[in-house]
Amino acid sequence: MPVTESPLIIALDYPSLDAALCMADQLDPSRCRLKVGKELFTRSGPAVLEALHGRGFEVFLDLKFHDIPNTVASAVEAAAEQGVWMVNVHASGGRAMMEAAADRLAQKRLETRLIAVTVLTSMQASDLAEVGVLASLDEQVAQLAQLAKQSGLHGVVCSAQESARIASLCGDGFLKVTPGIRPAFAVANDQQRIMTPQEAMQAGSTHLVVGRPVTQADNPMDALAAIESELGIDA
Ligand SMILES: O=c1ccn([C@@H]2O[C@H](COP(=O)(O)O)[C@@H](O)[C@H]2O)c(=O)[nH]1
Repeated sequence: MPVTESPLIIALDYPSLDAALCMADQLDPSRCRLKVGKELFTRSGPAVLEALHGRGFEVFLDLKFHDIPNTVASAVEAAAEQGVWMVNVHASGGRAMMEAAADRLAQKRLETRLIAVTVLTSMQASDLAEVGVLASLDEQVAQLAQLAKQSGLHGVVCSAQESARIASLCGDGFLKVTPGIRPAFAVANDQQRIMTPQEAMQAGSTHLVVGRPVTQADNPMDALAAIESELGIDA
């Protein structure tokens, strides 16, 4: 049985373990999952995973691995052995890299969900062109999502603006984990491809990643409750 049915994943983008736990202690594992990213993990290491698991949370370890196949497979295995619920790689690392990671989890009978980042939600079409990608942004996301599915992954990180297309190409059961979620009360910050929580769910997102609209709100618990209310979730 999952710890929570909520689609919400709160991004704990904090510079210290203490600051992250201060937020986690206001949250409830029956209401959301938590995401640990590069800043927090680089500062606090596996101790943060232990601390969050000890509090009953399911954790998405968002380190976006991108390296040669053996290195990525070993990193994904290491994450899964620490009990994380979800881990990710960059789909642009290619088929061999994604297959190696998926195969390693299967060989070791590790049940961690493995997903791939398509195109970062902070990017727009002009950013893609600048790094030499000639396809349109929508086509690039679709191409990488299909490659991730063919490589045996459970889903992708994409913008909610692409969730409906990915659902039609890869199926409803293929996970669409979408950052760039901005309730009406929040500012966009560095995100380019954004949607409100309700729009994102209607578009077919399976999970919504929310960071600053909650963690930097004057009252984070009120902000979380407002998002739950928008989604019709009883707190
Ligand atoms: O394409 C991506 C992939 C990952 N992220 C991460 O999600 C959160 C979003 O935080 P906000 O404060 O709600 O913008 C953050 O940890 C990113 O590293 C993403 O935004 N886009």
